[in-house]
This record gives sequence, structure tokens and C-alpha cells, in this order.
Amino acid sequence: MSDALALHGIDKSFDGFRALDGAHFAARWGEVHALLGENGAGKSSLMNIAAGLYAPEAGTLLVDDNPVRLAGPRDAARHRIGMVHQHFKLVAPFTVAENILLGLPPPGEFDAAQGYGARLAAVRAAVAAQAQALGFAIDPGQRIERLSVAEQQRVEILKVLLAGARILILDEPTAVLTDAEAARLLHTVRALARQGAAVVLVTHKMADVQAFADRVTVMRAGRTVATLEPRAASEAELVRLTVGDTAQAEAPRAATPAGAAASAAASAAASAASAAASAASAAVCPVRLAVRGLRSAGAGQPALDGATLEVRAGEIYGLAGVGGNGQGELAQAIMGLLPLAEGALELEGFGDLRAASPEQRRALGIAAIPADRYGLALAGDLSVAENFGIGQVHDSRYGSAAWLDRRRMEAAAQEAVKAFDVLGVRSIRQKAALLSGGNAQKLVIAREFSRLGGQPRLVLAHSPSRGLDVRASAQVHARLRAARAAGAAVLLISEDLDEVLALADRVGVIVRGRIVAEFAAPARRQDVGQAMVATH
Ligand SMILES: Nc1ncnc2c1ncn2[C@@H]1O[C@H](COP(=O)(O)OP(=O)(O)OP(=O)(O)O)[C@@H](O)[C@H]1O
Repeated sequence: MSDALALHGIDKSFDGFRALDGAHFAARWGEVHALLGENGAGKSSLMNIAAGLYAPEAGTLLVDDNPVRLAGPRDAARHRIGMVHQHFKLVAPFTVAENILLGLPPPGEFDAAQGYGARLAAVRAAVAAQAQALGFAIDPGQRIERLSVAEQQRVEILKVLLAGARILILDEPTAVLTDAEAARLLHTVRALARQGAAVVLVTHKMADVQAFADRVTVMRAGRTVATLEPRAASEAELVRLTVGDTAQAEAPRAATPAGAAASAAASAAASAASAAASAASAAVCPVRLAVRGLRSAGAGQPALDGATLEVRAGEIYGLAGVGGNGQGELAQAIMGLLPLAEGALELEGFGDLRAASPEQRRALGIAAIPADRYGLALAGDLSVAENFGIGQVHDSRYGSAAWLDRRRMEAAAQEAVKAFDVLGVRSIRQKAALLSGGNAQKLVIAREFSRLGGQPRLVLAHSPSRGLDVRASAQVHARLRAARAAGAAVLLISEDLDEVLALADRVGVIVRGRIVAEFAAPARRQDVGQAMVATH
């Protein structure tokens, strides 16, 4: 079978940093081809070149074995290449059909004569038909802002398919989905390949690669290291190819001496953590965070509808649930970003948090890692150092709000970048938006764990390892365990059930804005899974 998409000898630099160095990749018609690699390995950059977003400095791109030059995404669409990005590109107040119409090529003379209303009606019908063919329950007239993350992703997929894509690039599509949603998506992807499409699946999830990909290409530091059939390889082998060698794959490793020290400290603290955890269950620790009967304000069905839970000092409370059941709203309520109609929110030693501003809450010892890292945690246009310093200005670490000691802030940021293994930082003054997805997340984590003298009282972590590679995920998990060992209360909200089961001392399940079940660890996967869907 011929290659649908091939990239040969691709070079790409950003500000003198070589992100791609002779990279190559080829996907055939009718196959699901996974692309694996550590955070910052160059996967998104390579696929952005295939999607016409970046121009390579060297190398060739072939579609159907013919060399092509792409001047932009529209050109890629003409060659039937479509990409669904890690961060969706939908207009929230617009409907599904309006968004899809926006993604279609400008109308030809005939279509333009039809007028907007008629074209929108045609798109609505096409969306409904395509959604039905794929088994997606999507209402073309629904506004994007009312859809869950999984539904928005389906809209993105419909958008590229309706624009005619037969080479479909999905950048970490399962990172935002629950087990069941991810399985459904991956089966859809397989069905598309069976119908002849070429599907590129950029992912960190080895199990998905082994279960759903026909072939896998592994990248490391801008280069292609191997292409193989994943079913013939063990998971350990794939991990080894990804990170370099087995020792590195098994233990969270650090690329720098400072990082090594940080990793060692984190894992030492992590082993102390299990002892602390059992101590915590024996001697009951005080309730650090009490959430009682929270109900969000606003018209219609409230996103939080009587949510009640307690997180104790020295424990990790894992909140599981199907995405879109109020998890984001709960995190925002704790951070002080969501208007509440009813309920109480109390922090041990302070009392009612509801009148406290987001800054006050941070100063009280709340470290927050929100799921929407670009929306709520980082300012993409600000530098890495400024993003690190945000929120620390008020505690006078770097002078005062009126007079900022930039040099001190930059030195601290530089140190944290090393200690937390944030890769791809050429200069501490570069824009945060230029970091790869995983490294942007590591920057948020570095900031949150560096504030408050490194001793947060409450860690709010929503999908903290989303988009992180194996090694980085292990590092984040070690940090959460270390925080628990140091006496912090950790509220881990995650749609990744494996993550919740691996870390939590107690597991709660949220359905429609309410905690419907709680389990002590070790919780059984089936029981938690059942509670997640029972009343959904
Ligand atoms: N527009 C850009 N400007 C500057 N640097 C960039 C840009 N895009 C990517 N990079 C850099 O190129 C390198 C590769 O990033 P890329 O996003 O391709 O990695 P990735 O393998 O997709 O990582 P992740 O798994 O974290 O998403 C990183 O060091 C990143 O900081």
C-alpha cells in the first residue's frame, strides 16, 4: 500500500533551537500510525509541518507519493490533510454547525450565491449525517460552550472530516478523555482507517499504541529513532525507545544535576509518603478542606449541585468521574473563580473561604494546577520567568509589587526550570506559549510547588499529568506523594482512573455536580467505574 503522508529529512528551528533534526515519518493509507516521544521530542512540530502550520527549513513532504509544498492549513486541507490539535480551536459562543462552516473552504461562486443561511442548513444536515455514521451523539445546533470536552473533540473531528480530510492527525486525542470515551474514540479511529483513511495518533499512552496502532514511530530530541509494529514489541521496549534506556524508563530521571537532586528528593519523600499515608489512616488527621453542599450560580442545571467532600491533611483524595460532571467547576470554586449560589467552602485554620479572593486563597497555602493550563494557569505571551513569578509578587520574594527584582525572579525561575526538568527553555525570557504542551504543564507545577516555601497546605491538582510523558508523569506523581508526606491535603481531580487508583487514599466519584460514592483505598476499578456511570 502506498504512503498517504511522508516527511523526509525535516529540519525546523525556533530561535536557533533545533526542534527537528532530519526527522522522518511515513503513514500508509488504511493504517493507524502512532507517534510516540517524550515531551518536547518534536511530535507536534513535525505534525504541524504536515498540517501546513509551520514551514520546514529542509526536507520534503509527500502526499500520495507526490512532493507537495504547503503554504498554510488551507493548502493542507486541499491535500486532504486535517489535524485535531491538543488545544481545540472552536469558537465557544457559536454552534457546532457554525464552527464547522467556519472550518470549510470559502464558498465557490455557486455556493456563495446560496447565501449564509442555506449553507448553514446544508452544513447542519452534513454534520448530522457524518455524526450518525461515526456514532457521535452531537446536536449541530448546540453551542460549543455547552459541550463537554469529549463532545468538543468530536466536533473537531467532524470539522476536519467534513472539510474532506482523509489523512487525519490527532494530537494526543485521548489525553482529555475518560477510559470509556477514549476507547470509543479509538474504535472510531480504527473504523476510519478500515475505510481507507490514514490516521496519525500522537500519544503518550503505550497501551493505546499497542491496542490500536498498526505501526508506531518513535521520536527523541527532534529525530526519528524507530518505526515498528507495536504488537510485536513489549511496552517496556516502547518506553525504552522513547526515553533512551531502561533505567531511565523505570525511575523518574532528571536531565540535570539539579533535576537529579529534585527527583531523588521527590522519590525519597514519596517512599516516606506511604508510611505517612498509613499513619494518616491510623491517626485521623484534621480536615484541611471541607466542601459542603456547593451549588454553582447561573441559569439551568447547575454544574455543581450539592457537592460535598472533605480532604484531610496528609491524604490524597482522588475525585474520579466522567469529564464534564462538574470537575472543572469544583476546581474553579476552590480557586475562587466561580460564583456560587449555595454551600460552604472551608479551609482549616482560616474558615470560610468564600469571601477570599483568588490571591488570598493562594496566599493561604493553596497550590493549584488547573486542567486548563493556558486558560487558567499561564499567560502565553508572558515569559517563562514572568509566569513563574506570577502570584509570588505579593509575598515580596522578588521585591514588592511596585518594584520587582527581576534578576532575582529570573534566577529563581532558572533554578526551578532545572529542578522540575522543564525542557525546551532556551531563555528564561522566552514566551511561555512556545513551550511544548507537556513542558508548559511542568512550568505550572514548578511554580506551584516552589511558592509557599515549597510547603503548600492544600494541593488542588486537576488532571496534572495530562499530556505528560511517562517520565514526567512519574515525577508529578512523586511530587503529589511528597506533598502528602509533608502533611499537605491533596485533592486530585482526574478523568484518568488509573491515576486516581494509583495515588488516592480515598476515592470519590462525581456525577452531575454531586459526589455520589466514596471508597477507601484500595478501591476496585469496577466499583469506581460503575459509580461513574450509574446515574450518568
Ligand atoms: N512556535 C514555537 N516557537 C518556539 N519553540 C517551539 C515552537 N513550537 C515548538 N517549539 C519547541 O520545539 C520543541 C518541540 O516541541 P513539540 O511541541 O514539537 O514537542 P512534542 O513532542 O509535541 O511535546 P509534548 O509531548 O510536550 O506536546 C520544544 O522544545 C518546544 O519548546
